[in-house]
Amino acid sequence: MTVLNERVTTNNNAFIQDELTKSLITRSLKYIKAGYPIHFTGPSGSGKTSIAITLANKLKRPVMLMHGNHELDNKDLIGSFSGYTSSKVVDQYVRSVYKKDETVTESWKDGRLLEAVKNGYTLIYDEFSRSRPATNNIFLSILEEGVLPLYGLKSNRPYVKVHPKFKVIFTSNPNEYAGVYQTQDALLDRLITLYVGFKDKQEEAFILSEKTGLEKDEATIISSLVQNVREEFHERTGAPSLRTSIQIAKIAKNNDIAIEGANQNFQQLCMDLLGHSVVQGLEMAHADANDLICRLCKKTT
Ligand SMILES: Nc1ncnc2c1ncn2[C@@H]1O[C@H](COP(=O)(O)OP(=O)(O)OP(=O)(O)O)[C@@H](O)[C@H]1O
Repeated sequence: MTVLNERVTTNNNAFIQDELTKSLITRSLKYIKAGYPIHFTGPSGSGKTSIAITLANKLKRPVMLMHGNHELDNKDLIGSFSGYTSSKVVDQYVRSVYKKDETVTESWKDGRLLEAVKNGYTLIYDEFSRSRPATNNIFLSILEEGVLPLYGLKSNRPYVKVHPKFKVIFTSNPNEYAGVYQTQDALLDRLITLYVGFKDKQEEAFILSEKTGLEKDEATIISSLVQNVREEFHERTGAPSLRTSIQIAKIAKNNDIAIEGANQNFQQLCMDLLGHSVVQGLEMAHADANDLICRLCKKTT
């Protein structure tokens, strides 16, 4: 049986570490300290970002969070000119002599990546495969040559050297998820990729009860139900995540909904929260999805 025995706090959100998560974080810490970037991949809501934040905090350096999206470009990463600043000095110390000195300079704003690279921050690049592969190419020079090329910066220096304390943690959903670009092999080859899957029933129940204050047996009803729904998905994507389990637990708790498979209010809550992913993922009509959820609720006691 899995022993769950450590709990830390991240931004007021309890992050509960079961044995598997603890071991994953310990191993990742070794790899990242040895100089290798870490990449957590797995289904949506499996806890990749939470693990990345916990790992980053362990490095005890300022942490910068950046989210991948298809519009991200070099201007966001490296920086860009954001306008002009001008200064004017008018000297009329002697009445008959008038001197005017005016300087106009372009102002430059560092991008997030440049800031992290220069100052040795820990960068979490969340869902990086939602950015275009061409944008992510810049990481090849950072990870291989230890330099960040300064495209577009009107400076004599064509690059900045990567600070020795700079570390990067990537997270991504697998390729079959919508809105995700296939990552170039050259980049994947430079990362240590670790899989983060869904928790088992007991681990998930433990997280639910720690996070929401539900009794253990109530939390187990929710985690078993969500687990049963997940099993219906087999290899398909879009199965309900820990995030959904937490939503069900919080709403039931806040509204005093009895967590019992036979309770109609609980069944309705589960239909509302799980219905959409069942309709989408299993390509079912709404009524059939609701029937399935209701049946699984009754089965879960
Ligand atoms: N070990 C844990 N203990 C407590 N809460 C957790 C844990 N892991 C994940 N969570 C919670 O589950 C939810 C989903 O986690 P998270 O955002 O880290 O997943 P993700 O895999 O990064 O999701 P996505 O792919 O959608 O970005 C969050 O509300 C998070 O606080």
